[in-house]
Amino acid sequence: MMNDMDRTQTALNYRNILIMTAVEAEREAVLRGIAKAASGQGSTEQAKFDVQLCGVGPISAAAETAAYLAANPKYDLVISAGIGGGFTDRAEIGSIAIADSIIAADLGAETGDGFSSVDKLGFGSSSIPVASALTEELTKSIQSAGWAVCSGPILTLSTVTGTRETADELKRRIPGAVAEAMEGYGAAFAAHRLNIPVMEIRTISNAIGPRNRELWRIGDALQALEQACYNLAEVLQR
Ligand SMILES: O=C(O)c1cccc(C(=O)CC[C@H]2O[C@@H](n3cnc4c(=O)[nH]cnc43)[C@H](O)[C@@H]2O)c1
Repeated sequence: MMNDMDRTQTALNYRNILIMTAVEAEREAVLRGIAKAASGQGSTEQAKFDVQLCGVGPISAAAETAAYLAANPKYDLVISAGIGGGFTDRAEIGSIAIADSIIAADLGAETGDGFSSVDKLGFGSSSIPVASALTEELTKSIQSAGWAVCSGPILTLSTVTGTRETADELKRRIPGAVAEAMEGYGAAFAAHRLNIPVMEIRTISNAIGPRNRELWRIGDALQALEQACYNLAEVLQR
């Protein structure tokens, strides 16, 4: 008979994991976290991670992820990881956000009555589900390590939000949204299309809203990304 612990472990049994980051600094932070976890492991049955670049934006992310998966059909999990913007009072700068769903927040039509998503228009789904057991375990593991972490919808947009009005409108349209970035839905769509489970991890470099480059904390976000990937590798090596 399987107990709850066995069931969770089975749900976490990913062995070939593809992580897509937009830029090299993110890729290096992810690799540092994985290497740190590997150095503390004695296990012989380790998960294998490939960390690849997908460029900036959902189109590049989808094309690069699809091309990579077509050439390497061995992956059982795809993760979009990198820095992102956090919604005020939900995901603070330097904290970690894990998607409980991945949302194409600007995929739809502007109408006289406001934004209509592709779901409303009847052209598909703007939401991709995530590997929920791993998402929960990772969130718990990061929390136990003493880092600020939250879970909720993470939005993908082609245009970085730059006003308070747009930030408020996104919060209103997608209840519980915690963060935004530009690649998650693209990478996830390519994997989901092949029935490969997906996740998104964003570490917060800036607050979503009025543009102010001086308030950006990319170094803090990259450190948080390293920590999140350390915990990810630990959870998957258990
Ligand atoms: O010049 C600006 O004002 C500006 C503001 C936010 C982001 C950018 C970028 O070029 C970063 C794109 C890159 O980083 C991720 N990212 C980071 N923060 C955000 C955000 O608040 N909204 C969306 N994406 C963000 C994104 O995934 C890209 O990879 C420039």
